[in-house]
Amino acid sequence: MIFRKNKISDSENNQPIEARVANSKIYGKGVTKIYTDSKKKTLAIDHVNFDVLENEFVSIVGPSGCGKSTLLKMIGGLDDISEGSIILDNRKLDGPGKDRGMVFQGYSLFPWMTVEENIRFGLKLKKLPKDEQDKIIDKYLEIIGLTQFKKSLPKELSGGMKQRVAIARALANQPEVLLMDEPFGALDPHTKSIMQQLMRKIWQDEHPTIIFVTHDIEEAVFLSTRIFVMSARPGRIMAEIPIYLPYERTLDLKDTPEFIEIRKKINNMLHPSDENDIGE
Ligand SMILES: Nc1ncnc2c1ncn2[C@@H]1O[C@H](COP(=O)(O)OP(=O)(O)OP(=O)(O)O)[C@@H](O)[C@H]1O
Repeated sequence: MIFRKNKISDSENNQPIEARVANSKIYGKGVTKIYTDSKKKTLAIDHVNFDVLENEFVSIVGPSGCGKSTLLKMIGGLDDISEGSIILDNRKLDGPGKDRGMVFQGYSLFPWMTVEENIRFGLKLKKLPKDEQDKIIDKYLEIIGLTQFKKSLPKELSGGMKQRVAIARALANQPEVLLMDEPFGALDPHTKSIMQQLMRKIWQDEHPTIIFVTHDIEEAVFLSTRIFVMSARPGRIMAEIPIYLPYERTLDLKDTPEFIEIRKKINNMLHPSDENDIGE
């Protein structure tokens, strides 16, 4: 796998979408979502173009209701696309597939299966030989630091631990793209910080292609190589911000002037009337 460290030059980033899609892992053209019920139509996503390169960590931020989850669900094939198309590895997406792993805010583990069995689930579906499954499980248990909880049931784990298992389960399947929707949204601030550090380390070591939805600007800046900033409904991508921060990131980066400047810049885009930057 070719890995480019924070790889999008400003000039590249300013190119029109047509010029950039050739390098894309996944891209969308004119992606639109209209929810229709008996009484009304809601234009949730309005002709969005985006592209994500292989090994990128892209976060999507934006005001509540701007369509972040809707866009991610369409990429995941969990929601129909009303207009436009999404292409992954030169293939037009139509419904869910093993090529996309998903991690949500809710802990979507099978409660009756142990940690090990949860991670094994997708590997069994792939019909990998048992010893290969074991190797992959041990590798990811080590990465998430839960080797000694291999035989535990989800109910015996804390929220952060459950989310680690969900991440391990998704990564073990080696998806082409990992889609994460507010995965740390339900965690307390301390656990959330620990998870952010773990997630960044996983990305630095394994460099999966990730699309990550969050309402937390600080989290997005800490984790990402690039951030898509969405406008209020109907959702459009109003800016793409490449994050030129050190590759090796630890939590103290959040206190540096460079980090704070990027966080403020995005905050001001989303909340132009804020006089003082008090976070979000
Ligand atoms: N199943 C649905 N039927 C009708 N409207 C929907 C449906 N799902 C989402 N919407 C609407 O689409 C818009 C985008 O919703 P979405 O959940 O994608 O936003 P979001 O940016 O993820 O919000 P949040 O940050 O609050 O989670 C909202 O106005 C929402 O009310």
